[in-house]
Amino acid sequence: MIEARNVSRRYGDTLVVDDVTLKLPERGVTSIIGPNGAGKSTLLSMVSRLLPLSSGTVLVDGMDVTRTPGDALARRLAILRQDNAVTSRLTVRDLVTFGRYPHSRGRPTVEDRAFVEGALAHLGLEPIAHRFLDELSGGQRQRAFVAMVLCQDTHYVLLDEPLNSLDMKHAVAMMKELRRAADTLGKCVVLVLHDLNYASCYSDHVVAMRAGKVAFQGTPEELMRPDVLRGIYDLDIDIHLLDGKRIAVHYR
Ligand SMILES: Nc1ncnc2c1ncn2[C@@H]1O[C@H](COP(=O)(O)OP(=O)(O)OP(=O)(O)O)[C@@H](O)[C@H]1O
Repeated sequence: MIEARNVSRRYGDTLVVDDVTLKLPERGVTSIIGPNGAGKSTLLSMVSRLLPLSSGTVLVDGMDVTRTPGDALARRLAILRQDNAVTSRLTVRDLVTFGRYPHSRGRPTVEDRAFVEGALAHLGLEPIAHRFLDELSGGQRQRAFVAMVLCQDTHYVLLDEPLNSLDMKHAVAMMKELRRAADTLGKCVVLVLHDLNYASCYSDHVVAMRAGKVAFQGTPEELMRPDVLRGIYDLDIDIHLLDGKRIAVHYR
C-alpha cells in the first residue's frame, strides 16, 4: 500500500502540498484530479522519491521511500513524469527495453525481451518500434514512455497525465490498457487526470486535490455530483447519466 503521512512540500514560504495524509487502495485504478497548481504532480513526485519531502513520511509497502534503496523501490514502483525529455537518440524499442533495467541491469534476458514485445504490442507501438523518439509525434512518444513504465512490471504504476497529447482513440485504448493492468494483473495504477469523464468511467477511486490539500476522496459516483465538483473546481458542472456512467458537461 502507498501511504502518505503528514506530507508537505514548500517552495520558499509557499506550501504547495499541505500536510497530506492519505492511503491509496492497494489495487485498482485511482485517479488524482483537481485544478492547475493544486499539488497533484508534486504529491506524485514525492511518493516516487523524485522530489524530496519538506516534512512527513511516504511509505510504500511499509518502506519509507526516503530510506529505501533506489533499486528496491524501482522494482515496486514505476512512474511516468510529465516532462519526458530524452537527450540521447533512442528508438522506441530501446526506450521500452530501458524499462526492464531494474530487472535486467542492462542485460535483457528472453523474459525481459518478452515483456518489451508485450508492452509494444499492448500500446500499438509495433509498427514504429524501430523509429527514433525524436522522429515521433507527441502522442506516439507519450505511448512509448507509458510502455517503458509498464515494462518495468511493478505493482505500483504512477502516471502523471498519461493522456497528454493522445487523440480520442488512443486515450480510450490507454485507459483500457491501464484497466487491464489493474484487473488482470492486479496492479495498483495511480494517475493524474484532467478529464473528469475518463476519471469517472475508468477509475475505482478518485482523490481530488485543491490548494495543496485533499479536498475529496471516494468513488466516481460520489465525485460526479455538481455540488462536489463545484467545491473542487469553482465551476458549475452538469452531470448526465449515460449508459450507467456519470458524464460531466461544463460547456455553457
Ligand atoms: N520548482 C518549483 N518552484 C516553485 N514553485 C513550484 C515549483 N514546482 C511547482 N511549483 C508550484 O507548486 C504548485 C503545485 O504544482 P504542481 O505541479 O504539483 O500542480 P498540479 O496540481 O500538478 O498542476 P497542473 O494540473 O497544472 O499540472 C504550483 O503552484 C506550482 O507553481
